Amino acid sequence: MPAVQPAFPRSTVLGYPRIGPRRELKRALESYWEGRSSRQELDRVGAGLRERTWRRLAELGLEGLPSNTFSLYDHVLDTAVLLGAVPERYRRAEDPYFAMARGTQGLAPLRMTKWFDTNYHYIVPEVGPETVFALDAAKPLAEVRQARALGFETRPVVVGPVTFLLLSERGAAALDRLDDVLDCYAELLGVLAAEGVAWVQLDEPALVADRTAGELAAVRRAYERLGAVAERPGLFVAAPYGDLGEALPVLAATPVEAIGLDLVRGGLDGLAALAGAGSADGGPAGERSAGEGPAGRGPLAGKTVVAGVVSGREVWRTEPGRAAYALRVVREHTGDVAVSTSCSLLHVPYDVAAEPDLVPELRARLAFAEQKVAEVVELAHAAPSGPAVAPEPVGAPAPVAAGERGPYEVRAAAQAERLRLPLLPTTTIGSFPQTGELRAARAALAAGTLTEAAYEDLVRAEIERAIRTQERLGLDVLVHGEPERNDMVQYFAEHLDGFAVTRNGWVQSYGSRCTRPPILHGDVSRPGPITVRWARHAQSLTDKPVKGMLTGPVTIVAWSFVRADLPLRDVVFQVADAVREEVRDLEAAGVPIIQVDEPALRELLPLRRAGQAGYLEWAVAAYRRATSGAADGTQIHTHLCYSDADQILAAIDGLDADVTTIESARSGGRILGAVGGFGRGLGPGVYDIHSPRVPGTDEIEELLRETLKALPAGRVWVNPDCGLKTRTYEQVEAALGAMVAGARRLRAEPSPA
Ligand SMILES: CN1c2c(nc(N)[nH]c2=O)NC[C@@H]1CNc1ccc(C(=O)N[C@@H](CCC(=O)N[C@@H](CCC(=O)N[C@@H](CCC(=O)O)C(=O)O)C(=O)O)C(=O)O)cc1
Ligand SMILES: N[C@@H](CCS)C(=O)O
Ligand SMILES: [Zn+2]
Repeated sequence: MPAVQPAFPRSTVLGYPRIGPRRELKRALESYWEGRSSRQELDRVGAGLRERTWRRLAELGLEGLPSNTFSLYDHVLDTAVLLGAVPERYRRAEDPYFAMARGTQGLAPLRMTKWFDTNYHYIVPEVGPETVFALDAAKPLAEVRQARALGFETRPVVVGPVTFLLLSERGAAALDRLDDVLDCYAELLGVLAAEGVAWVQLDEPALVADRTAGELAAVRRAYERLGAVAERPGLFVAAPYGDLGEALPVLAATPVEAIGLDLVRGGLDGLAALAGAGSADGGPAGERSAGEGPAGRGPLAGKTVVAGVVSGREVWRTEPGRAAYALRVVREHTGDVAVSTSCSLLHVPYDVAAEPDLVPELRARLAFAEQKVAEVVELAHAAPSGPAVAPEPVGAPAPVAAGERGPYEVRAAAQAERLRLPLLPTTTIGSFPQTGELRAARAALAAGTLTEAAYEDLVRAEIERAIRTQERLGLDVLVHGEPERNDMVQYFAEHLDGFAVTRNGWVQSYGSRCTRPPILHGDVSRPGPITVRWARHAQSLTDKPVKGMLTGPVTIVAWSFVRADLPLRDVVFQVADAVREEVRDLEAAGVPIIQVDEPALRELLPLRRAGQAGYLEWAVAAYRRATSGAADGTQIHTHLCYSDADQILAAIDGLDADVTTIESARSGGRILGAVGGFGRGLGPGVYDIHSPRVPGTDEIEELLRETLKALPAGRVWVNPDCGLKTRTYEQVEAALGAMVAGARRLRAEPSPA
């Protein structure tokens, strides 16, 4: 520590979007991966994006500029590289970083999964007893130096040691490597101090979930140890995405100089209790007037609370009364307060000004990243005040599930009679490659240079291509390929009342992949059928059954920015009713199988156990409301894609879908250990679609054998982990060819398994 630690800046953000306002990074990455441009060109684009960000943040008046929030793929993967946690098998790859992220033809990538309760995906580090940690600080140092050359002093942001280990493959068991990892962090602090860095931000979002006493002890040990480093920057530990709860007093008792609280998701009670506990000699904290905090006393003495009062998750303008109230309470309880966002702004688009098509009334209510920075700056300069907080919306009781469907056995018999499928039926998850031609055509349609009729001809031709490909490959249940959809959520939002969509509101989902989350701002209803004509067209091309393909209500809401004046549950039920109408129309059009995807069911699960059962109850009820109007002979499929499905398997079973297809291959088949009691048809994915790597038949056969050890053959479906939209036709044909061949080998055996 320097003799006098510079004060924490009055205003900051925990992180910023990095894909570029016009997805410049996406294009540079994909061009590099396809061999169309050099690594130098990619680095030049990255440097330009960082420069633009720092300049813009400074122009907007932000005092504390973060660095190392840029990433070429993922910030957790960057942290693994920082710590030297690169598994041996990737070290010989031409580009180890992208080999870990995306795999190579000979090497599967590291697992990828959801980042807390967001739609961002991180790469899961592998940390074993054999991992040799060794600091490689090149990236944060390069960013600090680049910013300094531009005239900006920055605060490097790094995933903290406890969160890094908890997010790794072995989870809490990896804390057995804490001391070794701390050696690297301690060294990093020394390197940054030598570079003249005043503050470092260590993100510890894992602390907003329930933690065991042992894990909290690890937190204490980590920050005692880092606090004791002789030459170091000020330590700012940020805890986005929820309430620190019992971790707050633990952190507060360590030497860290600043603590970042998410005051949008989290409450103020923990802070008040802590300040009260520390002011036993000075009377209750609430008796002090604003600005006269217990500086110099209690656990928060001498610390800065970085108050995350501007939401990094929503797109609504900050309600000034609510933020001012929170800031007033924080000021009452602590000596020093800075204003910030609740989490990184990674989850929101860049700029409302890039959305000329939005109606003025809606635009006026919105704040994207740039507007949020301006809000932080304004709140930091505003005089302390304390109007009342806006009341929480109060909802009606959740409508109960309409349980019209018969028992599973009755449905299964009716469906077997109608569909006459072979053992181990093969299918896909819905999307086929979204070709460059299709995407370009949609861009041209939006620009007015392609007619609706010409676009629809192209979609019909793509459906035919998908159907013919599946017939040729010998799949049993076909899909139309979803060529008419820009995205499985945005497409439905475009066809439902109550939503608006953006032109440039891109948000990174993983690597180079982005989505434009729709804005759900009013009551949701369905003006008319959405998918029926495409389903009809697809079925007209083949005698094989074609699945109708819908997105479920939880996922539509989870991947949208949602109005804040109604409880989430009520919004989801409105969407469920719209999906239910679409199911009814598909069924009336003779569609024999309808898939209603819920890949975001796990994502919305509250991070703390206390809220989980209540959430799952209404989320499952919403799904059943959407699907339970289907007749027994209509086969309902659902699809989920995340690696920790085993944690909510009972709820997935509760969806009561006849068939569930689920990610399994990328997560090392770990779902298989938990599915024994699963009551209906199940298709654990047999290959990872996120990687360009094509699996071989032997590999698929092996995975199927594993599946058949866990489930009776009569209930097993054969499918990839997820949809194929990010792949090329060449990759898809090879991979599905291997998949069908693998299934046929087992079918040919007298008794599979
Ligand atoms: C299944 N997943 C999804 C998630 N979230 C969603 N909202 N949707 C999902 O499907 N979360 C979990 C997983 C994994 N996530 C993703 C997320 C995103 C993609 C993906 O492939 N995204 C595309 C988006 C491109 C797009 O929508 N383009 C539009 C607009 C037209 C356009 O811009 N066209 C071209 C350029 C024009 C030209 O002349 O070439 C372009 O796309 O760049 C469209 O198609 O209409 C992406 O490329 O990032 C996959 C999995
Ligand atoms: N039906 C969708 C599900 C993705 S989670 C698809 O195949 O892309
Ligand atoms: Zn999926």
